[in-house]
Amino acid sequence: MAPWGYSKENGPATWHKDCPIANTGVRQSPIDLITTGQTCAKYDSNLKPVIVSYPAFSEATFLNNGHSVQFQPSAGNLSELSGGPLTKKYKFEQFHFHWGNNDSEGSEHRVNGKMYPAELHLVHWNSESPNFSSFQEAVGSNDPHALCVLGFFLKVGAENASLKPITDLLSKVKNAGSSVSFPGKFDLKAVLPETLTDYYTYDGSLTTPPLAECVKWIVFKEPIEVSTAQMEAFRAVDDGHGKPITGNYRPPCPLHTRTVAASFK
Ligand SMILES: NS(=O)(=O)c1cccc(F)c1F
Ligand SMILES: [Zn+2]
Repeated sequence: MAPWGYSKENGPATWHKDCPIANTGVRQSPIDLITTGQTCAKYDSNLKPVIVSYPAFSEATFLNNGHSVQFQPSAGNLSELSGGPLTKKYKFEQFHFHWGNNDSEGSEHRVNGKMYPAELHLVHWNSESPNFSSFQEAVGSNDPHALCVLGFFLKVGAENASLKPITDLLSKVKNAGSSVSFPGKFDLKAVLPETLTDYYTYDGSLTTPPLAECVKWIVFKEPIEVSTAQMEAFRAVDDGHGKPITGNYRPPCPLHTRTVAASFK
């Protein structure tokens, strides 16, 4: 089977062939975050602000893996996540993006059916579990909260100076399979909104194969602004088949019996 991707031949509708959980899973991601009506997100006053400790990364690889671009710090990185709905401390693993070929599509999660032009995913794994001691083991662990992914919507507006070091590097990883070592330090904290108080949270999965159902999702209400030029830079990245990646987002999955909690009214 050709490796998975987002084209007609190898896209989300075909993933069930290698990953049956795509169709049989009951906690698949992404989902449409509905804010009113029957199955809407329910305010939970116990939900605390998310706490991130992201010292600037000094050593990292920036990679085009053919289905996204990914920023991966070296193993020594000490970045951590806690708070919010979490009861444990999580270690930062990588961040990557999902985007579309125009501003009306691209995010994986939706809000009342609305898509944003892109979505940033910060991937972490539970570093306090007795059952695994690495990201790869966490993904394969069947632990319902082995991973925690922070999702931030991107919307088009002013240029994002904090993300400029990343968007300026996209042309250097235009070809699928290419990677560069990230020059200098990168301050991820500066990319995020000041306060990490308003978010949706639910139990879900990886949104790409193997689609493991091991993710505590935290999707923030407040989008991050990027410029049109920065969005265009994502759309020029190639997928390894001589075409730009122009829609590496999975459509929303059924909620089944899940509920979505909101940390805000
Ligand atoms: N799109 S995603 O955040 O669900 C994701 C993708 C690949 C590996 C992961 F660990 C992961 F979390
Ligand atoms: Zn993702």
